[in-house]
Amino acid sequence: MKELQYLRGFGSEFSSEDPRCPNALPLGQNSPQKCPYGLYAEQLSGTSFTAPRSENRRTWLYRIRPSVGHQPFKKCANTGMTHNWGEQEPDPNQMRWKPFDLAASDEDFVDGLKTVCGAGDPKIKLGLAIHVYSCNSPMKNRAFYNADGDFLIVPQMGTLIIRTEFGKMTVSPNEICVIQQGMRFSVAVSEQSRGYILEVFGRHFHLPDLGPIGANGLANARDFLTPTAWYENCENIGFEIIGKFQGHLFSAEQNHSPFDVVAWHGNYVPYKYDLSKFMVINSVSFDHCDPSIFTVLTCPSDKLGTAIADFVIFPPRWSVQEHTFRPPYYHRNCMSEFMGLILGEYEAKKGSFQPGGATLHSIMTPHGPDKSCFEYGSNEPLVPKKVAEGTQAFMFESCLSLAVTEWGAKTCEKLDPEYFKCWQGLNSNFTGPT
Ligand SMILES: O=C(O)Cc1cc(O)ccc1O
Ligand SMILES: [Fe+2]
Repeated sequence: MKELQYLRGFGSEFSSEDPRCPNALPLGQNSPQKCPYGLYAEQLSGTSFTAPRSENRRTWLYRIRPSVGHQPFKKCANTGMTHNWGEQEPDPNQMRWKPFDLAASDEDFVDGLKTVCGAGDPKIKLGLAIHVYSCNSPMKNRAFYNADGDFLIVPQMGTLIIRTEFGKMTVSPNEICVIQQGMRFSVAVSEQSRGYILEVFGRHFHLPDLGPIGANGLANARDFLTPTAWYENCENIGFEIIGKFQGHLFSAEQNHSPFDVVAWHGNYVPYKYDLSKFMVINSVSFDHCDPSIFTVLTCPSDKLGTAIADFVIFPPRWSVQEHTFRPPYYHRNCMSEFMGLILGEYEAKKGSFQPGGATLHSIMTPHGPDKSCFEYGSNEPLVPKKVAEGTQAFMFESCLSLAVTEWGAKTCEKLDPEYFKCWQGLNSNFTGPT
């Protein structure tokens, strides 16, 4: 495939034209009486019209046919995606999943979506869902959109080749992408592919504030890449639009490709980010910093400093702290911590937590280094050391209390009943009076 072109920036006002149609973007206004090349103008609003300017997101699409030219939506079978959080009894235990299965038969990205856990309700625009996907074949004349919220997609295996209304992007393991509410997309794969999805129902993802860090650092805005306009003009082909609406899937037929946007401008766009570009900040004196220093993107709640969901990574970095237990500390948190592993191993649980698997440490459920990590971290020579080389673990952290679905607890058959054992044998080392 020809090298794809991208636009750089985060939350910027972009504009893009397919080079086959120069000057397709109307100048000086959004809705001319007649658009260049006979295109239709269509606005995609990602925030309310009246959202403050700093939050306001919308894009104008100039397309061959308006999106509304489709047959009625009909409910179709859910793939294993659900927002029914009452399927299982609540369970506060630490949970660890072995790597989720790869697609066995011909499955595309939509067929292979399964919900592991979540909370809240897209009907009231509050909450999140964590899904996994596995697929081995491309979506054929099928496009998907999510009316409920935004997808942050974390591939763990296999490159996703994604067509969107805005253009094309490829997303490989150690890259992530965000496809926001309403944006139509289609995923092609040419190999076994697996990954994780964080769906948020409320607001969009932001870059975290940097406070005293200053104007630069963590994920820099210029490293986010947005596709450039690309269209196909396919008529009479039979195209299926699958919409996720209030947690259910609906299907509508239309006789043309939805990827017919010739030009667009705006600040409501899909984007991707290469996790190796993350500029890591950490302690250079002593103690283990809270993992919020590794926040790539945050979806804020209305409570200051408290996220509906943070996307946090544990990237390769130098560890230099003196007189310090360097691995993660033992912890009970008022937030939920769902972790996944893209590459290699995670320092607090070497060996037992595998790429393509996951852990969930629920609100106030104790967790932390396993016994061997504790022994190692308590005795290792505290020389400057590269840690987490060739690895990439991540965390979806949320202020919501997450419920595990029936698929996550039972059907997937990956929940590991032995997990608690990794903390047994953390015996008393107490040297004080008995
Ligand atoms: O391993 C975890 O559970 C995540 C985590 C990492 C860290 O560096 C500090 C606290 C924490 O909960
Ligand atoms: Fe924690």
